Amino acid sequence: MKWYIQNYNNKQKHDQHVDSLLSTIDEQAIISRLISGTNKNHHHESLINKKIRKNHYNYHNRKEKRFFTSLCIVTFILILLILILSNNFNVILHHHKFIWHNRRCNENNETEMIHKESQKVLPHCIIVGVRKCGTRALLEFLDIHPLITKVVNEIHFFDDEKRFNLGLEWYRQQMPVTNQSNIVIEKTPAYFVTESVPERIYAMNASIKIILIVRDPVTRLISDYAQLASNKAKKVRHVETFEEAVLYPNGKVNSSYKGIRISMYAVYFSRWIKLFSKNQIHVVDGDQFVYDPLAELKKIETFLGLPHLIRHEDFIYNVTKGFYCIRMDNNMEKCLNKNKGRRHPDINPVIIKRLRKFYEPYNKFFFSLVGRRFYWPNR
Ligand SMILES: Nc1ncnc2c1ncn2[C@@H]1O[C@H](COP(=O)(O)OS(=O)(=O)O)[C@@H](OP(=O)(O)O)[C@H]1O
Repeated sequence: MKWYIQNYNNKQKHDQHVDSLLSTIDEQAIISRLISGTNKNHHHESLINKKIRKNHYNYHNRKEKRFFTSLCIVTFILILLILILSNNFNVILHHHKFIWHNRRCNENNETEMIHKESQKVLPHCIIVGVRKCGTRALLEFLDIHPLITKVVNEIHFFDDEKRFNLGLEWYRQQMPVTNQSNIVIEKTPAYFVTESVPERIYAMNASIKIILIVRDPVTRLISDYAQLASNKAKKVRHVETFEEAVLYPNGKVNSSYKGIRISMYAVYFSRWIKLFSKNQIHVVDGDQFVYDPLAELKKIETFLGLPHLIRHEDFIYNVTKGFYCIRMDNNMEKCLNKNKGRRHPDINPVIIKRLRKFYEPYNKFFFSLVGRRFYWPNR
């Protein structure tokens, strides 16, 4: 390479010299004299020879330049091939979030930017509940968005005294490493019903965005019961029937049963709106979300001020499960695990009717607080 550059420089200098010589004579005159056979001037003859040699020399020079360019292209292609074959490049290529980030910062040193911007930050948005209304599916589906980063586990920071006493720095440490332009979303459904939580979240960030997903309160209650019954059965503990759990022996609804209370959305929601403005809280229709997740996700993208990047092609409907799953890069589906979408026990329609009647006033109150109604059956 060194030899090549030196040679190349010498040729450049030589070229310039010949050019300056030629510029001192009238080339046209020499050539016409040569044709007419009158040119006996040796000096001119030698200049013409030089000109011919120069042309010959330029021809070779051009050839070498072409060879040099081809060499560069071949080297570049070889390097590219090595990178493609190495695992690292594959990871980068297929990691759409990385690619999205790269597209956004096409100035400066991109790698340096990613390094600088990657850190743990407190969440910008929290899915606070409601338990058994689709909080996990919602978080997983939102994470498809290249500008959203999910917190994988439920952190239970604001509802668990021990954890809360560990302080905000501990909470921040539980967050995933992400680049600063991403929106970090945590979900812990217990936050919605725990009295101390709204105030604690408000103290951390008064302008934080809150997402609440709700579904028909009776279906939610049955789902809640199915989960508790399944957990008890695994531990070989006595499992009370649904009727025993939700009704007193006299047939009245047992409003002290936790499952019954959690479905009284208005009771808890009123605590949240005392602190947070309504445009800070987005309420997702959990029943709609099962049938048409994209429509609900688009509303959330708007709520979070994000571009609409979650697409119809990101989902596959799994007939066996009866739910949408995420379509992966390799066209395989990623569904939620077995404990989501459990088979619900058959419930006596008389009990269902009683429960619907019980929830009717709570639902009405909830609709008035949210400023929108949900089409939950009331009989
Ligand atoms: N896509 C998809 N896949 C699976 N499950 C889905 C989905 N969308 C909504 N759901 C509903 O989510 C219900 C579980 O709610 P959560 O995730 O909030 O439960 S938990 O509180 O975190 O335990 C779960 O309740 P069950 O059907 O009673 O199991 C589902 O009805």
